[in-house]
Amino acid sequence: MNDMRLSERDVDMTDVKIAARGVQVFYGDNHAIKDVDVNIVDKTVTAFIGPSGCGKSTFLRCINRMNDTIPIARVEGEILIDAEDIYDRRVDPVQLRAKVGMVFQKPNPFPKSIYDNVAYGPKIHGLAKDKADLDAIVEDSLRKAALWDEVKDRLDAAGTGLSGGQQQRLCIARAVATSPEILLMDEPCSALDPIATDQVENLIHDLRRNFSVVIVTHSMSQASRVSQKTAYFHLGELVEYDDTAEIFTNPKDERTENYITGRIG
Ligand SMILES: Nc1ncnc2c1ncn2[C@@H]1O[C@H](COP(=O)(O)OP(=O)(O)OP(=O)(O)O)[C@@H](O)[C@H]1O
Repeated sequence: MNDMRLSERDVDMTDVKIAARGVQVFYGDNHAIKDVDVNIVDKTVTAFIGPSGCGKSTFLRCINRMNDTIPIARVEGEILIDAEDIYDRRVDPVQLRAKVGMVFQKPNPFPKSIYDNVAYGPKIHGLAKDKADLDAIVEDSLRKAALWDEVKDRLDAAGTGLSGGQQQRLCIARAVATSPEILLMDEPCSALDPIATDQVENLIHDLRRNFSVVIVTHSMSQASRVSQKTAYFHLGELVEYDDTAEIFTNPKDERTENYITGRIG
């Protein structure tokens, strides 16, 4: 049992959105995530940091069962969202991914119009009563992604014709259009310039009002700017999880300290 194991007594479970219990991930013989326990708090931005290959993305993908799409990946343990096990056989991963949206490192709009990129999820999940309702969802999602003013006059234009930063905000609009409760972001700014990065960071700050956000980042300055909680991963273990300010000013584990001071990475 690792020393990060949390007892439910340690945390007010009413604030916990995602609870991981003894999570292990294997890719064939590679034991990529080792016995991770964590309680991720609702309406909070949580950053996952750690050296390359330590398992940040793998653990992030456990939260919406994206690892199911990798044939050699095997997940053990429990992930509870609102106290329900998302790996239960009765859970439909497609429905789960509407509730747990994901934004990837590289903006990946569909080869469709701006409007259709955002309308796609609500359409397949039957979330709009009629066209007016769908229009309202598209507008609201583009506003939440701080993109509406830039695209409202060209909703029929191709999503792939937008700039990189706009494409990433379009992907965020697409992710929020199904009214998810959790947004997973895997290095969402790594392909963006500083201005677009700043826009997406401001957006993450706003999104927190409505969603729990979990972000993987290689940038410690980004983690300290956008997150309230930080988890430090090392060789597949969750070494330390605490308030972001605490992790960056007063880390408890030598491995965390070595990483944040640049001695490993
Ligand atoms: N699709 C996959 N198939 C096989 N092994 C994988 C796959 N994805 C990740 N791994 C392995 O799992 C381990 C953790 O990788 P992961 O990508 O989760 O780390 P990471 O911390 O997100 O890395 P980075 O910061 O470089 O993106 C590594 O040993 C990696 O090689």
